[in-house]
Amino acid sequence: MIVLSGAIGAGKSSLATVLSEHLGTEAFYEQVDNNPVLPLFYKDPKKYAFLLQIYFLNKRFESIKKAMVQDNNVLDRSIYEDSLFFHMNADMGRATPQEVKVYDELLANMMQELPYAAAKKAPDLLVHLDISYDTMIHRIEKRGRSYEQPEQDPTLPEYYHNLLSRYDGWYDDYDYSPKMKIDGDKYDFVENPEDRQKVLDLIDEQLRVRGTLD
Ligand SMILES: Nc1ncnc2c1ncn2[C@@H]1O[C@H](COP(=O)(O)OP(=O)(O)O)[C@@H](O)[C@H]1O
Ligand SMILES: Nc1nc2c(ncn2[C@H]2C[C@H](O)[C@@H](COP(=O)(O)O)O2)c(=O)[nH]1
Repeated sequence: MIVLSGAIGAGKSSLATVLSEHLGTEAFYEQVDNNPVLPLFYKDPKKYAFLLQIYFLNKRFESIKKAMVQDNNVLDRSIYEDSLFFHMNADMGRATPQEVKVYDELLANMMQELPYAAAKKAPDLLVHLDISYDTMIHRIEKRGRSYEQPEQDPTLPEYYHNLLSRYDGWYDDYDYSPKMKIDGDKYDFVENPEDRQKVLDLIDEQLRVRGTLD
């Protein structure tokens, strides 16, 4: 299983499609457009942060169980990032210490129950898409989900800055599996075929080293 990571708008869903088509495997996408809690969270984060987190945790777990049946299936966000989001929101006063404790224990408990935990314990490879703040905002605007737009809410730029700065430490500390970083500012794997091929070559190289690609 290949797991993608990166901030909002980094290109995870786009790369999941490109990579799974290239490998002939299946992509598993985060529940976003059909997520009933996400718009509520952006409207009232304090009220909905915990509910949203439980919603994502449940859906993510479901995706992991489906994805793990075949080598090189692609997940468009790792379960490990959910905790980054929630702890940041908690530090912003949007979740209580009791909610954080319940979430952390539930996550740990669920991770122990993953069937692959017995054999592999983690993804085969984490591919992290690294982007700057300017790229993040540009992509969020390009995609156009209304509740994510900075002009909808003056606190969003700070939220996005905080998120990006936490991602640096998160990637450095990540040690559940082999990992690699792709420069998401540099490579336009959506519109530019040459960039797409370069990114696919970089990932193939890592998969060959790890023995999950011939
Ligand atoms: N490397 C890239 N170069 C140019 N545009 C991109 C790139 N990655 C994503 N995009 C565009 O940015 C927007 C957000 O991409 P998406 O894949 O939905 O990000 P994520 O799943 O990480 O939130 C989309 O409009 C997509 O077409
Ligand atoms: N509070 C949280 N928000 C989350 C989490 N996972 C995703 N999200 C939000 C961020 C975006 O608005 C949207 C989809 O993310 P993409 O990066 O795929 O665009 O959902 C989370 O765990 N907590």
